[in-house]
Amino acid sequence: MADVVLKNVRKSFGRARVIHGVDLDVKDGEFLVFVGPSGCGKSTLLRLIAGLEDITSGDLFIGGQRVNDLAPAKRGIAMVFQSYALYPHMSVYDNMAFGLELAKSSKAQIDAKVREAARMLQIENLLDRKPRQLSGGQRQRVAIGRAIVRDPKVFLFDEPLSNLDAALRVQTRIEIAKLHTDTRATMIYVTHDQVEAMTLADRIVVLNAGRIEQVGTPLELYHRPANLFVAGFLGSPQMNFITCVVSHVGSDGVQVQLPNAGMITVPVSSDGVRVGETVTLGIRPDHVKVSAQGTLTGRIELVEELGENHLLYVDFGKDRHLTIREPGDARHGIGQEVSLSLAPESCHLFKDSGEALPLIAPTGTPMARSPSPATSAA
Ligand SMILES: Nc1ncnc2c1ncn2[C@@H]1O[C@H](COP(=O)(O)OP(=O)(O)OP(=O)(O)O)[C@@H](O)[C@H]1O
Repeated sequence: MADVVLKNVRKSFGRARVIHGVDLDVKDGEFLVFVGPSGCGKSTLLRLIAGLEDITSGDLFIGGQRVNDLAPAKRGIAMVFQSYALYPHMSVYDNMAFGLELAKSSKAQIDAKVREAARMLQIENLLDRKPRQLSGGQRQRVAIGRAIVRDPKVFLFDEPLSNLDAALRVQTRIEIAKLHTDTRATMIYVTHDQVEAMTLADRIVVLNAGRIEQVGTPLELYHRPANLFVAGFLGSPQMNFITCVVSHVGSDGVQVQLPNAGMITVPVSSDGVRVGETVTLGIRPDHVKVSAQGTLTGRIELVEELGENHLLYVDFGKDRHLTIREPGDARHGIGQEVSLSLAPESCHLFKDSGEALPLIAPTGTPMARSPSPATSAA
């Protein structure tokens, strides 16, 4: 087990700069997940840690040792890929044993480790099969088993569930969570899938164009996004954004004038905010309610019935839209005029720069939206 520390890590491919000075402190035993839009550098960062790409500048430490110049095999890491990367001509047993044979472990040691990993992953009955005789989920378990037998200090996962169907994804996700609980190994995991990120991570790192936007626990990022990017990236359906103008600032928060509608006072710090300034109000679809006396009126354009809940798409004039999530037993139809209330304590305000205004804690002191800079502990 080991911590992983990145200090001002940069990566360029030729003249293209891809990672722009990342500082990150992954704690021993932590499950850290990288998320971000396609091309933001998630896999590159993982491959830099694995040693599959050279670091252009900066320092990488694993378990306190600077490993910039250490070969991948010597870093004490094991990587699990989306494509499984199994040897097709070898049995499951041999695939799992291969790394240990290269490391010249004894036959007895190899056998014990392979059987223990197979037991953990419930693939003991598949040890004699070839990869082509396995389902996708079984192949991925073999790939994970191959990583386990090496007893790595750090597991690296690059979208390991992407090739699996929905049911298998859930099942394998649960197995990875169990593996983390059982081994308490440090794990760094790249995914596109928000549910995987939210359910597996101790902390999530949101990346954008080769930079860290925010690091925090899943709930911290969801409830207290540091900026517009993180607010818009996490959560499905996406957070609603409404451009509005500051009409008053006070100790109880910042009052804004909603377009074509009433005022709302959001309990955030008014430091550095001026009356007349344009800001963006953000509110998640779960926090907008159809009510008799709302702040905003609009017309339902579309209803999507999802069973347990449904989504209303509301037009509130000049091509402005809000998404609302309602319980599945609520009855609203297309074309209906509705009045909407926005819970002020669930609203976020973002300055022109995109930065979130800090919430005011009940005592009246501002609470940072971003709980931790990239390098601090959660
Ligand atoms: N070997 C390479 N040579 C040149 N550019 C590369 C190379 N590998 C990655 N890149 C570029 O680096 C950037 C980051 O790529 P990376 O694969 O890390 O992104 P990602 O966030 O993992 O994307 P995705 O979610 O689509 O897998 C992209 O612009 C990509 O084109």
